[in-house]
Amino acid sequence: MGAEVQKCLDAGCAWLHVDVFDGVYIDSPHALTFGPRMVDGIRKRFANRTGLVLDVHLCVERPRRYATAMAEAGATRLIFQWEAMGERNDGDDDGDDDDDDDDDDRDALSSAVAFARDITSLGMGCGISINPETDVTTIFPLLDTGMIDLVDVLAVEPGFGGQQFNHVAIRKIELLRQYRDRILRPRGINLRILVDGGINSITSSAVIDAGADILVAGTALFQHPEGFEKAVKELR
Ligand SMILES: O=C(CO)[C@H](O)[C@H](O)COP(=O)(O)O
Repeated sequence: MGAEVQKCLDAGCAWLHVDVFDGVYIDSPHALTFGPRMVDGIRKRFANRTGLVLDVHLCVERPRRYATAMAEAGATRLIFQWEAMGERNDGDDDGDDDDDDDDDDRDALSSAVAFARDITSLGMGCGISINPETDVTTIFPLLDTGMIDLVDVLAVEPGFGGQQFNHVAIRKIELLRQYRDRILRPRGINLRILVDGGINSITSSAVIDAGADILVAGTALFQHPEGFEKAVKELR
């Protein structure tokens, strides 16, 4: 891992995006990755690079239990899944199986606000991630709180690299940019737009034109036929 991280840094990657999957929230034995000890190991191994950004994307059951451990491990920012918030997903089943979407959204919002408060009070940045099928406008009330400094627009189903870019992400990025520029910025709230999944030298142009600030890439970098450095240059 140290050698791979070194390769990323040498090639000029700005941030590291650490996908933390527990094999349960994304229900697959293959979607099992890292925990706080790996984040701690990377932070310590690269302690001389004090500005190294370690973005940790939590795709796990009961994500709130990881906040303190990730802060202690040296995560710069925690990004959590909007769809994991609320009573439908946090295991608090009250037996009420009506499908009142407004109520669900309110539950998700209050869980997300509470979690964002935990994260920011631990001194980390706080990001929110949305799945391809989620309507981006549902997170606007959360962005209004001013606690979220990054939105991770997933252009694939979370869990695996190597999937095809879903163009539904483009419209979401445009809407987010408009909302940031017209509504949030005038209130002093800054927000970065990150896109994750299926990023390559072709899709990157489309997402940047739409307003993305940060690209997360796996396959396009690590599987590039001409090597990692060439891949980073191509994306840049
Ligand atoms: O796991 C993912 C989302 O949860 C992503 O697909 C991964 O971060 C990037 O991989 P790739 O560039 O191959 O799509």
